[in-house]
Amino acid sequence: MFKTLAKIKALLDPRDYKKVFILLFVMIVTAFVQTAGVASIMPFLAVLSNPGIIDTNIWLSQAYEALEFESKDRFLYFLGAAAFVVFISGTALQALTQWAITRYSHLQQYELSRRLMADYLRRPYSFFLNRNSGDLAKNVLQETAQAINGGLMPAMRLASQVLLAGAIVALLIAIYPFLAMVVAITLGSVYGLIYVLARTWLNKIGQDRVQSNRERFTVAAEAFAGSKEIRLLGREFDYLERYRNPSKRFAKHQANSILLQNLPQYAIEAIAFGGILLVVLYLMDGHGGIETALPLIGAYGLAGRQIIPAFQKIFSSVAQMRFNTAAVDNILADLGSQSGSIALPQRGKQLMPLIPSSRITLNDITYHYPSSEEAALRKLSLTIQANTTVGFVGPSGAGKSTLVDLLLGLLPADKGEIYIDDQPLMETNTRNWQAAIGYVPQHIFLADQSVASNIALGLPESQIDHVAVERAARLANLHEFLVNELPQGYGTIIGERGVRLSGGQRQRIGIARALYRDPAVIFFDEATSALDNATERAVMEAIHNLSGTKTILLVAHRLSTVKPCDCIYVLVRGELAEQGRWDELISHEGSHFQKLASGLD
Ligand SMILES: Nc1ncnc2c1ncn2[C@@H]1O[C@H](COP(=O)(O)OP(=O)(O)OP(=O)(O)O)[C@@H](O)[C@H]1O
Repeated sequence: MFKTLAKIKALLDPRDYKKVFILLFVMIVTAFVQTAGVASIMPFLAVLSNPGIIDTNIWLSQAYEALEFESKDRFLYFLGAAAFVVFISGTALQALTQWAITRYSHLQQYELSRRLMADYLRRPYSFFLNRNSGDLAKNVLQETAQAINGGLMPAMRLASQVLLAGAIVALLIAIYPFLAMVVAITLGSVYGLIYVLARTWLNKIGQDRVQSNRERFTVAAEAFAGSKEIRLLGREFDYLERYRNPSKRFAKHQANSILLQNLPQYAIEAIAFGGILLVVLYLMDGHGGIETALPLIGAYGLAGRQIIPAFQKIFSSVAQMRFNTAAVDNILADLGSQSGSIALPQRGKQLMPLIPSSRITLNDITYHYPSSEEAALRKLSLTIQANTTVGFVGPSGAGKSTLVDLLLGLLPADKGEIYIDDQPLMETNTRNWQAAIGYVPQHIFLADQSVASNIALGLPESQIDHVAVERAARLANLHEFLVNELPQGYGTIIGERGVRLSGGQRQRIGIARALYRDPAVIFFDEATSALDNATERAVMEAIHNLSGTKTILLVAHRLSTVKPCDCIYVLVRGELAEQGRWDELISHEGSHFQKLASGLD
């Protein structure tokens, strides 16, 4: 249990510890006032059953005289009213504590999901290669809520109820030790026994809840991402079937944990009812009759009203925390392991771009993907002259995209260095290098926003430079289409995944996006493969027109794309096999390039 509490503490932002102490203080005051509410019924009932006690009991007689009461009846009314006020204050404080716990927990939920989201965004690119995006979104949006509602909230409730139950048991011990011990031991052992029997099972279903939630999210994300292929292959039932099992397990585990949390309540209510009858009979039997017994019965009745729900809440909180330990572990695993995290650029702060003025050099670069034994790039050395256009070609799997990812500063080389002029590319200047780059990937990601927002991706509407947007769109051969064919021109909203756009139009949005910042270095990773011949020619012409003023790196399947390049690099199985101009390479008998050109490689 203490281990679980330590894990829940680790979920909190240390700056919020102070608030936890304030909450604990409020809980202590509440427990004290609620216990006083229980105790306050005793003098009232004592005077009610035996008014003569005012003369014999030292406390009552002193109060009677100090407050200058004239009749015992008035004193009785006063005692009743005082008990009522103390009791109501306790209840009001309890409501306040609940409000504070709920509010604090929900704000922590927001804070935790924001922290996790920021942590994910800080991760190196290689992290995203090995993780399912549906799983990450689920952790940020749903599992943080589960960890807080099922971990932090019950932990707070546990603290408040342990304080309350402890204070009331202490009061009962002060009034009648034997009976108090019987009540505490009976309640404690019933709940303790159920918990000991159920805890391993709770752990198991808690772990499977996290696992089944992951599975159902993955299946749902796949089903929607691949809706077209799934429809054509008629695999809808297979996906429904794959969804059915984990979501049923998930629902069952949630239900079972709630059922178990509430189960003892019914047994305890029966035991409590019988117990109160036994207490009444025990107290009436030879303990001084109704006058002595009535205040005790009253106090026990009121204490029971507080203590039974308190024990029940302690049990349900402990069970809930046990069930959700796996959810807390799941979040902590990602919050904790931040190796290789990068600093996020400060908002609004302009980075000084690291622009190559003479060359980009790769020196003996080797790279393995973490999940693979085979090197994707091996001892690669080459020099790209600044403000030239170069092409990378090679058979599928040769390492072209990997090389681009290394050059983009997204993947760190295992061995070797990349230099921008004479500056080695390091963690400290990668952001500056990236500020000098425009990148057009193979698959263009589109946001569900306007065309202009997509071109200036990620910028708030107010900060979009519409002149730069139009310039980029013109260069990408997109402007005419936008103004002539889209209803709101640049303001037209593109549906999710750009379903309203053709593959070529999507690709041109990607190209315009890369050109928006007017970068000094532009990467095209198979970026024109979705364009028809005429559009590709127009776009390539525009790109080649930029050469001489910008450094352009093209990865291409279609060799015609790289024909005008100043230098073409041929990669084969992660190594640089050949390099040179088109004419030199094509004329080289038996070269890889010749084989590629004739479609043999
Ligand atoms: N995320 C990854 N994890 C493990 N191995 C990978 C990963 N991505 C690529 N590889 C491997 O690295 C090698 C180079 O892949 P890369 O995508 O760079 O080739 P490519 O030349 O761009 O291929 P294509 O022309 O088909 O896009 C391949 O053997 C590939 O299987």
